[in-house]
Amino acid sequence: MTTDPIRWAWAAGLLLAWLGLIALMVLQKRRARRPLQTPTADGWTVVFASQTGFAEELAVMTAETLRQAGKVANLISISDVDLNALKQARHLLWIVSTTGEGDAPDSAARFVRQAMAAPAGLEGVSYGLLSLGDRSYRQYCGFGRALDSWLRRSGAEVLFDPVEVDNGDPGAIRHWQHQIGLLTGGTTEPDWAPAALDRWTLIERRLLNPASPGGQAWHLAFQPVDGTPDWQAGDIAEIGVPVAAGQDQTTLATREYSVASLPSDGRIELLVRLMMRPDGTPGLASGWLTQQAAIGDEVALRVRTNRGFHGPPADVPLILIGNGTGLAGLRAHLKTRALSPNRAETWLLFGERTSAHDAFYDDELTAWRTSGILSRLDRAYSRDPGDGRYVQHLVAEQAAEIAAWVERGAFILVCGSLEGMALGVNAALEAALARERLMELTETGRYRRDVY
Ligand SMILES: Cc1cc2nc3c(=O)[nH]c(=O)nc-3n(C[C@H](O)[C@H](O)[C@H](O)COP(=O)(O)O)c2cc1C
Repeated sequence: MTTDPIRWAWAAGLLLAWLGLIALMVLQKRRARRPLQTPTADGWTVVFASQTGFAEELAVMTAETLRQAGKVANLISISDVDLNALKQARHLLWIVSTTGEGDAPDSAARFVRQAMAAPAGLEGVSYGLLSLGDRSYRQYCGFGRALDSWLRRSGAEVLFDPVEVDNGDPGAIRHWQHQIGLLTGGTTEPDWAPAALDRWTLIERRLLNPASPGGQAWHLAFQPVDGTPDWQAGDIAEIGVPVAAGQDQTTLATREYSVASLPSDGRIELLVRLMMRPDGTPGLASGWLTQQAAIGDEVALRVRTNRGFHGPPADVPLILIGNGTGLAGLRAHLKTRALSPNRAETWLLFGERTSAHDAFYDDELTAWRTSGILSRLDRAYSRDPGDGRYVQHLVAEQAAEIAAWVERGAFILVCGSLEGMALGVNAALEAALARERLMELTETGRYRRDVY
């Protein structure tokens, strides 16, 4: 038996998380029996469409998480949703499964027939979507995808990209919990599906932007203790961050970061922004990673597949767009292209604050541009006198050229902040390519995002 206190702490933490999960589920089962309400104009409406009960269970936990964060959250079955009330709802969270051969659950039959027959006027409504499915079926997440398409065509605004859960994948469920946490201002409640984390060692930490007018951005590197797992560009590192859980006890809360390196590097590299809370204290994970953890410390980490942000084959043209720490995920894609002799043209559009302090990985990007791995490199610096542009302005300026790349079959990958960048980039791409065309690229997997 191990005497290693860190392992014991992890084991105790995991056990606590499980107990918490069970308690939460018992509590929620009780609450689920409350009568269903119709959507409300304020607060959140959690709609579920479930055949065998899993989507409903996750909907109950989602509503409970929102309530614990002080939000008003209504839970409603899709069978009880009235389209007019839906139009009044401000924020919708959908949790739906697919059954049969790509079909909607039975409880959604009326909604599909009546509401989804044509686009509805859902302008002003924002939504998030969790789709349950199983990749062994031909129409993976068929209903979730049909619902997403209908919501977009109805003018609803997506809060974050749909999360798809393959056969109950715990990593995807934690990703959904993470997104809900971002909406509610961060939750430290135990993971619904605790991760089995691996042991890694923090081996390097470097501030990338000394004297920047923006928040500190740190380059971190971790080496595996028990052998390097496999992953791909676009995948996510989940990090177990110690949180105090009462007297002398710590548990782990997982946080997600885009991986900036490849297995062939033998290490996980991350680009982490130190987040500050309104009261001036550092964010839980970013504070711990950039200020508390010491070089040589063991860190609980695991790589999670993130299919929604994997790249195209190397011989397909690729446009990478991002800002700030979003360069992490884009860098892994660039590293992949660098290793592929048959690569097609590759273009990076990147935005940060100042050229003097925030040109992250400048040597590397410049070298890739010189060697032709990058066919084009365009950077915008919002605080540079004489520039003042954001990355979405680059997209707007290059609209015709981007449209030409897309005609040649290019994929577009976007990584970085949702509000500060991705919405603006989305609007600029819509203007460049036309709304219908961008939707078609989304639906065929040629426009992919990892935004937060
Ligand atoms: C009979 C049956 C048919 C299914 N068909 C599909 C399918 O076509 N596409 C898919 O992605 N998942 C399919 N699934 C997987 C379900 O979507 C998945 O198990 C989901 O977690 C069920 O959630 P629920 O309990 O809320 O209904 C099917 C499952 C069953 C039992």
